[in-house]
Amino acid sequence: MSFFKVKNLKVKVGNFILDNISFELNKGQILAILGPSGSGKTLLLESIAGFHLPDKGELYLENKDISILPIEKREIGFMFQDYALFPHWNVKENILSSFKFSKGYKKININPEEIIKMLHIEDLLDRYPNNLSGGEKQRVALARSLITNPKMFLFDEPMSALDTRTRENLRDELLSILKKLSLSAIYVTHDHIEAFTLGDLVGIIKEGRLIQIGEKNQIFRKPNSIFVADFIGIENLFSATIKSVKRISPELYCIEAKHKQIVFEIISNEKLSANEEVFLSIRSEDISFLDESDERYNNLKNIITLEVIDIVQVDFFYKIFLSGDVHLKAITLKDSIKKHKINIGKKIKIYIDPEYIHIIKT
Ligand SMILES: Nc1ncnc2c1ncn2[C@@H]1O[C@H](COP(=O)(O)OP(=O)(O)OP(=O)(O)O)[C@@H](O)[C@H]1O
Repeated sequence: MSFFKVKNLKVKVGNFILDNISFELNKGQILAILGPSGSGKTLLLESIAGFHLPDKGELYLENKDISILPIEKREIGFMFQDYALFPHWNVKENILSSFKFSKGYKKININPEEIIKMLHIEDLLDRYPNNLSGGEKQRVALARSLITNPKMFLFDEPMSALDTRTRENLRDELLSILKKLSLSAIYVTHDHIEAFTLGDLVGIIKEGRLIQIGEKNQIFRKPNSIFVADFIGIENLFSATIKSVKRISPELYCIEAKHKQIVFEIISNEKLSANEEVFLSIRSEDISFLDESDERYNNLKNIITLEVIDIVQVDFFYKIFLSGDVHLKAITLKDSIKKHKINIGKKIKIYIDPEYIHIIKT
């Protein structure tokens, strides 16, 4: 039985409608919600927290129907981008203030000192919010919410105002705290890297509808639409026509799909028929480079020769822009650039594993 369940939720706020939202979370699981601006992410969290009552559908927390419970009775903690610390209270007073506003919550069984230590804010207790950095304010806000011992936690882009380094540090700490306390959480973000780092499950919302939700690996590997593929940062997306479909096991097919002059071999569980128009998605990290002399893959399909048209460094990686019958972007490391003598203008062989090409039906 799931720990938290949303069943056919419909909520109308002004002219905006969240509709047909259903998902389940197990205890300790984190769901990351991704979606463009204005797609209804905040309204979904606000509806779960109790700021808007459903027009249809139900919410269950530990099998209890909380759909129409007032906010303070739901035992759900939340933390939004706006830290909302009380400016005239010091850090300690701010943290303890949450006890005043959480009378409906269970007796505290998290030790406040432990939370303060976990969040490394022991030395800030006498300071006032005005004298804290953005990251420190978020730590205090998190401590203040955590010590009320909520059953579940909602985060609405809590890191978006922070610089990259602080955000990454806080994100890692947050993940370890949530896992340590076995807290279920829903985390809204624009950032697909953040979503895949934090989420056990990832959900994508568009125009008030949850268009895909699942285990993060499933979403990562098998986006169900061009919109999702694009939104989760898949850079290689192009059209193709199915040429042949051969069943190779009860659930798997070996499929040939043609894009311009290139025929890709794909292993997939999608049911398709010849002449169907589809999109192919390939993650840039799934493209391998081969040397001219490399004979290991000689009898395999999916070896293509393309021209390197640009090389761009991104953090520790290099993005290689490839052009020919298909335009692809590959991600690789400095070592591989050296090993394969990759430079602009060079024609290079690449290989893509048939299992790493994903077919998106149109
Ligand atoms: N209280 C409200 N009354 C009326 N309309 C609202 C209200 N709150 C939000 N909306 C509208 O509902 C839509 C969804 O808003 P929401 O804040 O949930 O989007 P979001 O996905 O969180 O966007 P962002 O990423 O920009 O924060 C928007 O068109 C917004 O203008």
